Amino acid sequence: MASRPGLWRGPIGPGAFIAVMGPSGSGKDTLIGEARRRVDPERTFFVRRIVTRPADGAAEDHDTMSREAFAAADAAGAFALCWAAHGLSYGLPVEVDDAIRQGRTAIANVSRAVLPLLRQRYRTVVAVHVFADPAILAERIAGRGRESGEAIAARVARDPGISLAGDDIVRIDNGGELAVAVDRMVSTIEATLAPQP
Ligand SMILES: Nc1ncnc2c1ncn2[C@@H]1O[C@H](COP(=O)(O)OP(=O)(O)O)[C@@H](O)[C@H]1O
Ligand SMILES: O=P(O)(O)OC[C@H]1O[C@H](OP(=O)(O)OP(=O)(O)O)[C@H](O)[C@@H]1O
Repeated sequence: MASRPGLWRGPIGPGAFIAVMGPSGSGKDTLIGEARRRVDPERTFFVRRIVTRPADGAAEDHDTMSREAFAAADAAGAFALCWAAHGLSYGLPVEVDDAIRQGRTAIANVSRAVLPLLRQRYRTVVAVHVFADPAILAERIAGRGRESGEAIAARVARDPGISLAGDDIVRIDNGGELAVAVDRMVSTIEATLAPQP
């Protein structure tokens, strides 16, 4: 994927960072999990996040830390990037930088709010913006079973405080058939991969 002419890019490369973003329930973790089964594991790095939320058996497999342990890990430089949302803290381990330096494509579910930071840190960033109608989001969040009641409405209504714009954005409509969206995710990842040795 091309860099953005005229815009300063971060130093970490040559591999790409694919930032999967979009509202809760849009299908980010599902698309990441399905795409993972179809792309070359040698040339990709699927990032296991650290979250201050107990593991829940939902689509995402993440590491769990207490708030105190998370703060200590952050202070010790364990995270390439971290952010807060929904009353939780989220971190990406620094190993993601090593994978990108090796030329691999890293794929992670991140907050829309961190896109400017990603662009400052990595040479090649592709932001995959997954979207679906709010009514579908609410239905899917309820069906997933991790949140209930007002937490569902709060997630659907959340404003990340950023408008996603730029020629590094790929929009994926996941309001319909999952297979169609997965195909688009796979081709987006494959477009960033270094040629096979
Ligand atoms: N295209 C789709 N059609 C139907 N259900 C879907 C589709 N994509 C995702 N889901 C379901 O919607 C729920 C939310 O998906 P998830 O991947 O957890 O979203 P996110 O990570 O964006 O919050 C999950 O139960 C998932 O199985
Ligand atoms: O700033 P936003 O773009 O709104 O994103 C806020 C957070 O929500 C998502 O995480 P989480 O796994 O808790 O939620 P989700 O999978 O239901 O989206 C996303 O990865 C961010 O960590």
